[in-house]
Amino acid sequence: MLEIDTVTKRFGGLVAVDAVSLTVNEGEIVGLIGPNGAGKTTLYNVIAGTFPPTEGTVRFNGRRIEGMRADETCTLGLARTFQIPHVFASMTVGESIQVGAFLHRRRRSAARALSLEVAAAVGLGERFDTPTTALTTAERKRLEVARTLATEPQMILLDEVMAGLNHTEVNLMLDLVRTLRDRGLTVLFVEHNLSAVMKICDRVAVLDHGAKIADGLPEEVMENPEVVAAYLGPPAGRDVAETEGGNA
Ligand SMILES: Nc1ncnc2c1ncn2[C@@H]1O[C@H](COP(=O)(O)OP(=O)(O)OP(=O)(O)O)[C@@H](O)[C@H]1O
Repeated sequence: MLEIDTVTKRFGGLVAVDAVSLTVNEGEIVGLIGPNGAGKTTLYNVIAGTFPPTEGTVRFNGRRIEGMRADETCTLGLARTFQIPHVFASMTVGESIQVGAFLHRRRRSAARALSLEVAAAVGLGERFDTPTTALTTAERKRLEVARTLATEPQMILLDEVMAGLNHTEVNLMLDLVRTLRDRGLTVLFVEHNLSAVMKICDRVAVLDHGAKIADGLPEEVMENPEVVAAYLGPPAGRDVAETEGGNA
C-alpha cells in the first residue's frame, strides 16, 4: 500500500533521512522507531506531504505522492495525526471532527453523522459538545485520531499518539488502534513508547542517524545488536570504533 523507495532528506548539510526504503502492506500495523534525532519525524513529514524528499520516491497504492501537499495525500486516503495535537481552541469536539468529515461529505448532515460515528468509535461520544480546550491529554490524542478517521482514510500515520499517556490510557489507545486495523485500516506509527510498539506492531522498522538499521518482527528487531547499540550506546569497555552499529 505504501512504498518508500530510497528516500533521502537533507537540511543543508545535514542528512536527516538517508536512503530509507520501507514498505507497508495493506492491513499491517508497522512501527517506526529510533532514538531522538534518528529521522522519524522527517520521514513521516515526507510521507505525509509536509515537504518533499531531496531524493527518492513515495508511492501510495501505486501512485507517486512525494511532493504532494498533505491535503492531497489525505484526499487519496492517507491521513496523518500531529505530534502536538492540532485542536481548534474555539471549537467543540464534534465541530473539530467535522472539519475532517467535510473532505468527502459535502452535506452538513452527512458530515455530522460521520463525526458522531467517529467520536463514538474513539470513545469521545460523550464529549461531542465539549469545547476542545476542556479535554485531557489522552482525550486530545483521541481527538487527533478522530480527526484523521473523519477523512475516511485507508491508511493512517500516527505520530507519537502514546506520548504523555499513562499506562491505562496507553492500553486504551492500543485497543483503539487494534480495532481500527480490524476494521481494515493500515497503520504506520512513529512512536517512542517501545513497549506499546512491541505489543501492537506486526513489523517494526528502526532508524538511526537517518538510516534504516533494522526491519522485521518486533521481537527480532529488539534483539538486533545494532538496534540495542543505537538505543543504549556501545557495550561498556569496548572501543566505539570497534563496535558494529555503535552510536558513535
Ligand atoms: N526543519 C529542519 N531543519 C533542519 N534540521 C532539521 C529539521 N527537522 C529536523 N532536523 C534535523 O534532522 C534530524 C532528524 O530529526 P527528526 O525530528 O526527524 O528526528 P526524530 O527521530 O523524529 O527525533 P525525535 O524522536 O526527537 O522526535 C535531527 O538532527 C534534526 O535536528
